[in-house]
Amino acid sequence: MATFDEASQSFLVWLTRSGADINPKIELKDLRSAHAGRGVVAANDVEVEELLFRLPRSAILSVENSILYNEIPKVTFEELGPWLSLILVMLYEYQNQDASNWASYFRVLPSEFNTLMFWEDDELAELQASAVRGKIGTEGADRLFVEQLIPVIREFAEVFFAGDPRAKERAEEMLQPQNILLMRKMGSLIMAYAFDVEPAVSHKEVDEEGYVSEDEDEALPKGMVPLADMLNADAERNNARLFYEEDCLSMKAIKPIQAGEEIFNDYGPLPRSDLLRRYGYITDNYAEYDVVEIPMDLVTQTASAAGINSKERLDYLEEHDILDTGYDIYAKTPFDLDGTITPYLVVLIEALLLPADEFERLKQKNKLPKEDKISAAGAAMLLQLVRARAQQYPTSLEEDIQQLTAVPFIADFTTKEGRYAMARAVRIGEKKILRDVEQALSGFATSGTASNNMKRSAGSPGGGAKKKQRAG
Ligand SMILES: C[S@@+](CC[C@H](N)C(=O)[O-])C[C@H]1O[C@@H](n2cnc3c(N)ncnc32)[C@H](O)[C@@H]1O
Repeated sequence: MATFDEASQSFLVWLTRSGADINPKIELKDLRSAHAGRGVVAANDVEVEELLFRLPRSAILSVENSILYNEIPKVTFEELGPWLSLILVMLYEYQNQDASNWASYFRVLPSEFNTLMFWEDDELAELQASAVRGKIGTEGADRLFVEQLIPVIREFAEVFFAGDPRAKERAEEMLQPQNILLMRKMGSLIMAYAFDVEPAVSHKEVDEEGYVSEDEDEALPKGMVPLADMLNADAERNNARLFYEEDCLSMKAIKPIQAGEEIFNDYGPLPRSDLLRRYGYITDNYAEYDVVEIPMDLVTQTASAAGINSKERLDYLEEHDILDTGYDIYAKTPFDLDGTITPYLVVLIEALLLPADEFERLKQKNKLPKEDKISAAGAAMLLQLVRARAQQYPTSLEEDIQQLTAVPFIADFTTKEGRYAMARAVRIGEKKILRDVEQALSGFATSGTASNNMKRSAGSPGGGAKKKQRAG
């Protein structure tokens, strides 16, 4: 078996042979001693906008680039959807071993993951009441594998396992636990490594005046982009970006990079809970994006405990697309309420609290309460909610912080202690937001109104997206 460095070298040789142009100023490095797997490092100073590498589009491991795409009906891929289709072609290419164009690439991709899907129950329990525990999605993914993916492999067994007289049996064997695990791993690779690949020719429509319509909801196909995905990420130290051109993809420096510095991508404004779920590591640089979720159930429980009959109001809010399973409150340093509370939560609370005649009046006009002002009663209810939410975590913020001084953060993400430490950092981040909101609201709840001037475009009832946009 090839060593770690040999696998890196053969990967680079394969990539160059596939038409990639790699700047000799960069190196693919073994960063395992820093618990960061492989990473890309500058061997010499790099100038801003300098090309780091350029890849032909044909090197991307995507649905369309796989041989399988031409071997089975296109409608099968359409029915599977982009995520399962990419898993299907990755399984196909992976089981083809050396016959696959991407064999050298698979050898540098990990087979073990530290993402939440692979944590033990006791490790997940350390996340306590974090909403991220409800977003791991292992059972849902397994169901899709069994109900949608494996039937396709069965139907096209002779293509999928071409040349193997055991093709049909092998398709049946896909139901075995080790193969379901393989599918989870392919899904996890996509989650942590894949890029949203902009098409060679833009599908964006240009209107009569020449303006391009920006359809934010247009989902781009995902593809595994060799080498681009060997960059680690850091919210603060991001110094490179991938540019999509017609025939190729170019990674360029967006800042001057000195010899010896690591080259970092950016995964977007992810809270540490999501960074852990998707990428299996955290750093303090993502703490500014932390969120705590107020579950919808908690809002309805609190309302009914206060004698508020919410059914009619909730139906009305549902019609206006205000209801969600939970509502984020965002971190801010130094903390103040402006812009930290999802406007939908403000609208929900205020609608629940309105006197009957005012609610009727609003309903007649087909309107909603204002999202940018929290009334004294609203602040009191929000205060009750954040206190009740904090109670859902079995330990207090103070206890967690005390523990932190006794057992410092362990940077080896892969050990149990490391996972415990990351989980603790995530829950501390969430509890800090709850404490900050509680402190900010305590005054307002008795003294008047608080403003919540979140920008309309980011997460307001009139402004499109429900929540602050997060990558992935
Ligand atoms: C897109 S890959 C980057 C390449 C990866 N290091 C490798 O060896 O394959 C993303 C994974 O790299 C690791 N990673 C990314 N950024 C990191 C960082 N700043 N510190 C530690 N690990 C990081 C995480 O395991 C993450 O799931």
